[in-house]
Amino acid sequence: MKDLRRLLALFAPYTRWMLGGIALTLVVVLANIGLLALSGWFITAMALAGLAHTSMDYFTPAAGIRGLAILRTGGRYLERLVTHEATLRLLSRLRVWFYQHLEPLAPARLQYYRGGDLLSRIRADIDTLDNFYLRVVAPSVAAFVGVALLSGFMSLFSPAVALINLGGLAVAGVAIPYLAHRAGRRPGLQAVETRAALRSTVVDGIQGQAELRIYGAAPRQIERIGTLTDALIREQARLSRIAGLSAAGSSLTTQLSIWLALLIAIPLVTRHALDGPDLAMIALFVMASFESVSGLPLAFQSLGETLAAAGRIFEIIDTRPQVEDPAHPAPPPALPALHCRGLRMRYADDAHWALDGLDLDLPAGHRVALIGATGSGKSTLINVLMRFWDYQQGRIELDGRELREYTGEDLRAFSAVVSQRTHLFNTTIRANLLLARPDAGEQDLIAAARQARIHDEIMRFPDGYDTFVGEAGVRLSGGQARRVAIARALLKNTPLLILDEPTEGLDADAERLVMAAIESAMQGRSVLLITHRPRALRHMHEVYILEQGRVVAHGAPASLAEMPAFAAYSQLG
Ligand SMILES: Nc1ncnc2c1ncn2[C@@H]1O[C@H](COP(=O)(O)OP(=O)(O)OP(=O)(O)O)[C@@H](O)[C@H]1O
Repeated sequence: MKDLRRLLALFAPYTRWMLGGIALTLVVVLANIGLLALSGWFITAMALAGLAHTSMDYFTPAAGIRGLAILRTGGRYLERLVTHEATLRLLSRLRVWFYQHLEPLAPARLQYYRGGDLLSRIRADIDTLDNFYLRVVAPSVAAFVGVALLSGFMSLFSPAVALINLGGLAVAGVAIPYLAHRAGRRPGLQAVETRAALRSTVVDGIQGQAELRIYGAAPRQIERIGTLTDALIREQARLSRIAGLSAAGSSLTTQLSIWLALLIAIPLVTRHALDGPDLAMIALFVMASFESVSGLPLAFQSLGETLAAAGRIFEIIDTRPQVEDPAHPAPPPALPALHCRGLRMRYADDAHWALDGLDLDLPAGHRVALIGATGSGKSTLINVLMRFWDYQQGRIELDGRELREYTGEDLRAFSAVVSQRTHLFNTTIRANLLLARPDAGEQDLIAAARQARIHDEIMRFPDGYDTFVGEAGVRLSGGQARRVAIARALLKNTPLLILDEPTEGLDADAERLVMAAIESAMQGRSVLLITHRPRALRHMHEVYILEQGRVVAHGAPASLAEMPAFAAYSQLG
């Protein structure tokens, strides 16, 4: 119920569109029923008039029939137009709303979700939510109002028939759909989950194709996909069986209701309490009235799927970001001077301290390197500085204020990060660069690329800056991709530059080129560099050696050169 209320609240801005759609649905249903009933009445009345050799006014009913036919067709057209417009508007709002909630959760809260699972929530679950209006709300409201109007009209002729009809409509529109919903709940839930699992497995399989082939695990992955597909087909078959049975039940109820109505109405005609043409009208009216509840079985069934999807969506929406912005943020920082005192951070309450009393000073314009064994907390420090994760104890001061006083956005606007995993989007080099500064001109792009030592190579591509880099930049070499990332960071032109093992995984030539790019990028900025490469340390003012989240030594590179730890950690790469 709570999820239902929340769903309705989400749709509130489109109430007018939705009410318009419902009103039109109702008009179409009523016009259809009216058309059938009036036609039945008209044909019978004409026949009886012919038999009795009496005259009758056939203009009015003929005009009525024509009017209802036009109303039905025009109404259907408008109904489709309005309901689809409402649906599309809703859909785009839901996607944006979901993404806006998703973004602050990255990366801390999202690391436990699989990529395919998130994709599935964004796409399939939102689509399913969208059904809520088209398949659940609109048909239910239209049925409710429609049945009330129809029963009122019918009781003018025969309250008993109206009652029978109401009973039949309740069975076909409520009892059968309810039973079908009960029966379809579990397979409905399972189908949503299996579909999500299938999507994650397929996405994983595509992304990890190379590994699956190298380790000969592709057949197992295929088998997993096969098993999930079979499960999905079984669940869908169960849902279809339930849908089929409920359709058959509804149809049986319709026929029985017509029989019962006739059983009651025929004696009324013999007793002259009802006209002959009215009998035909009543029979057709009863038959057609079931159209008003025809959407309900699907509505009940969709309700299960919609609620399951809503549950999955709300689960993410209700997750609080790991780091929240302060209620009254300080103005953005200006001076890139950073000081950490007794900094402690762990990823979970029961995890060990990834940073365990870290002290570090990065004066404005200085270059500081961090070295240390794997797992010593170097990347964690960056996660904390970027406000992706919060720290539990100690202080971080930036430009004289505690880091927590700034908004995450201001902090990220103040710094650029280049890491070995910097993502390039599957678009052109130009678009990848412009990500950092959408309003940058051609000359800015070229200047940044030149400084990152990549311009000449870009110009050698046939399409220059308009070269497509492929998925995650696969069409560039590792060194080229890294230099495009550095150019992007340069274009952002921030006072603080953070480099997380920017030359990791590159061969000596590529490393040399990337280092040249980095040297030029470091000019005039505060720099925090994580590296194992001794070559990079030459340009640093100070080197910090980390062990288990703590600084064990720091000083100018030359002063540390004799330390065994320095030699060990600066040559690991
Ligand atoms: N996202 C995370 N969730 C939970 N624990 C994490 C996460 N990232 C890192 N850790 C843990 O925190 C500790 C420090 O990891 P961190 O990545 O900061 O080390 P690092 O010095 O950067 O290592 P490397 O040189 O291998 O990159 C490790 O014990 C690691 O397992």
